[in-house]
Amino acid sequence: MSSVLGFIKRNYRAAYPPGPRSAPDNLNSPKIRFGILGAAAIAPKALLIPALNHPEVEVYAVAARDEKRAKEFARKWNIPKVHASYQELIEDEDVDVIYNPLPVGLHYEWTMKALQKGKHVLLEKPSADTAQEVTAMFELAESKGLVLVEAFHYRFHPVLQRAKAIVDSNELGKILNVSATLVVPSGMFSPDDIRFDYDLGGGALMDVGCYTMNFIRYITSSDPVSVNTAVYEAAKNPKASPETVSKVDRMFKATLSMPNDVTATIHGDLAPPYRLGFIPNVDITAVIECESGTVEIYNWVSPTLYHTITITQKDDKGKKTTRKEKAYAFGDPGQGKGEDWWTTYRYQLEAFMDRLKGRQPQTWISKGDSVANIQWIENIYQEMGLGSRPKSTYVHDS
Ligand SMILES: NC(=O)C1=CN([C@@H]2O[C@H](COP(=O)(O)OP(=O)(O)OC[C@H]3O[C@@H](n4cnc5c(N)ncnc54)[C@H](OP(=O)(O)O)[C@@H]3O)[C@@H](O)[C@H]2O)C=CC1
Ligand SMILES: O=C1OC[C@@H](O)[C@H](O)[C@H]1O
Repeated sequence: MSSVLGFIKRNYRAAYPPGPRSAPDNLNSPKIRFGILGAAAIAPKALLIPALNHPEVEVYAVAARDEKRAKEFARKWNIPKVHASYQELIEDEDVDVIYNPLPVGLHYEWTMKALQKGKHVLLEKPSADTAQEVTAMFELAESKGLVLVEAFHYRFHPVLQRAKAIVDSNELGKILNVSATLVVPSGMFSPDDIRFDYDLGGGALMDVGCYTMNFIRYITSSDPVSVNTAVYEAAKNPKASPETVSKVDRMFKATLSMPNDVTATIHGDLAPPYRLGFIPNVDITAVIECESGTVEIYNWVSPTLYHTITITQKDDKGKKTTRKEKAYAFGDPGQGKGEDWWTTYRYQLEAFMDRLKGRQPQTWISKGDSVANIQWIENIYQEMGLGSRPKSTYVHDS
């Protein structure tokens, strides 16, 4: 009963967070002003709601291709300033940070333009279509002393760090295999969603697959050494040309070799067939198999809602014992800030602001991490025979 109450309380507070308690050390300094590129569906969850509870953040402006749409979005979310174009937004001198939740194929162009204008960027995942573009974005950010991060929100949540700590403690011995699955229910995205558009950087491996790739690399603290198998099923988009739609994977599955004889499996699906023709198919499970047991994380991507870490240990005689853990907040205050109702996005915003303010973020996603992640996604697309998503046609003029 208490866990049901906990579930309700936690998720109510995540959706309707209380106002900030206080600003850490700069009560009198102005808030950092964020501007949003596009009236994107993810913006409320990823930024607007978490910002309500961050003492240093103001979501100040939004731009959309259609000004009317931007105005409606701004009214709904109490955003004071509306811009009629993305260009106008990045030129707004009152904006400090650009949140970029555009389709992946537009990430490079608008991140480069925003950085060039001196803005920090919180960039949605996956960071861009190619490793070359990701490298260029980070190099520009570095040269200008600006913060740029790929918004792998799930990495900022305590549950991931707890699962990794269990594995790293060696209590279950060496890792043998890591598998990460992110299968979202059919019907979540319409056939003409950006995720099914090749020219916009679509594909399940890009969208849900970037998390699974990131997960296996994070847990093993390493990059793959080879792609062993890679299969996919193509998406069906009635509006797309037969030539481009055949390059968009609705479902992917790949096996990889990691260093030290570790193997990895990743699997994702944006529209899985219903079970028995009517039961929605969902799978958000990651399993780390070790020499003497397993660690399984249920709901590793949206853990605030609900999650479990199941640790199964085998003794010398093969007898199994199981314990379950949860980690909605960091175990001890020195480990990191937060409350059990903080979403992955709220933890992420905390780290972003710490970095921007010159404080030590609890954790971070580095340039090397983002570059390697997309490089290995490109390698899998190569193995599938589909090739990388198209490089941006935008030419950066420094
Ligand atoms: N961190 C997370 O948990 C999640 C991250 N994402 C990422 O965020 C991004 C946006 O996803 P999501 O919010 O679901 O997508 P939406 O389709 O809701 O938003 C994309 C936005 O891109 C703009 N846009 C610009 N050009 C185009 C174009 N040619 N076609 C379509 N849209 C265009 C639109 O802005 P306008 O308003 O100007 O028309 C639209 O609002 C993606 O990069 C995705 O990978 C998505 C979901 C979850
Ligand atoms: O968190 C997510 O889950 C569903 C995906 O399609 C989305 O893009 C992703 O970021």
